[in-house]
Amino acid sequence: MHGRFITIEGIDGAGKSTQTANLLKFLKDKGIDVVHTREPGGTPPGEKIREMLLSDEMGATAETLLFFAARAEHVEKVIQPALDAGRWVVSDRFTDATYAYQAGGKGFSGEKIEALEHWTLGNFEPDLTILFDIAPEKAAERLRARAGNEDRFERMGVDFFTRVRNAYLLRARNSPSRFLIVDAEQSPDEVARRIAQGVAQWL
Ligand SMILES: Nc1ncnc2c1ncn2[C@@H]1O[C@H](COP(=O)(O)OP(=O)(O)OP(=O)(O)O)[C@@H](O)[C@H]1O
Ligand SMILES: Cc1cn([C@H]2C[C@H](O)[C@@H](COP(=O)(O)O)O2)c(=O)[nH]c1=O
Repeated sequence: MHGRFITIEGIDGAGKSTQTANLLKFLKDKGIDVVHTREPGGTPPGEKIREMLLSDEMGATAETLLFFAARAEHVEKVIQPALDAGRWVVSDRFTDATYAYQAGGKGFSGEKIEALEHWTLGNFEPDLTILFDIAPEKAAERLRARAGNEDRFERMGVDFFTRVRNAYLLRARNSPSRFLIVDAEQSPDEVARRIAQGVAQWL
C-alpha cells in the first residue's frame, strides 16, 4: 500500500516544531510507520543548501531556485521512496512555503514558481497540509522569547509575515480538502487536541 504525505506549514514562530512531535506520536500510536523530515533540508545536499538559504543574503531568483533544488532531491531520494514503501511522511514545510514566502512575502512571480513546481515535481503534492495560523505579532513575541539566534527569515518584520500568512490562507481557501487550518494562538494542549481531532477525521 502507498503511504501518505503530510506537510506542516505556517509562519515562523507559529509552534510547528512543538506540535510536530505530538503529531508523530499520535501517528505512531496508531501503528503508522512514519518518516519525519524537513524543508529546506532532508538530504545531505539539501541540508547544505539549507545552511546557505538561512544565512546568506541573495536575490529572490537564486533563493527560489535553491528551494526547488533542495526539494527535487528531497522528493527523489527521501519522500517518494518512503511513500512507495508504504511509509508515511511528515515534512516540516514543502512547496506551499515557496508560494507563501517567496511569492506572498517577497513578491516573486507565482507563475515562475508554478512552472518550477511542475517542471521538478509534476503533479506531486501533499495529501494533507496542516496550516498553523497565528497573528504575526504573536508569533514574533514567541520568537523573541525563544532561546537562540534568529535566522535571516525569522528576522523579517510583521508586514512580511502578514503577507506570508495571507498567502497561506489564500492557498488553503483554494484547496480546502487538502488543508487543515489550526488556530495556533491556543495553548499547546489545545492545539495538539485540535490537530489530533482533525487528523483522526481525515485518516
Ligand atoms: N501554543 C503555544 N503557546 C505558546 N507558546 C508556544 C506555543 N507553541 C509553541 N510555543 C513556543 O513558541 C516558540 C516557537 O515555537 P516553535 O519553535 O515550535 O515554532 P515554529 O513554528 O517551529 O518556528 P520556526 O518555523 O521559526 O522554527 C517556542 O519557544 C515554543 O516553546
Ligand atoms: C521550504 C521553504 C522555507 N522557507 C523559509 C521559512 C523559514 O523561515 C525557513 C526555514 O526555517 P524553519 O525553522 O525550518 O521553518 O525557510 C521559505 O522561505 N521558502 C520555502 O520554500
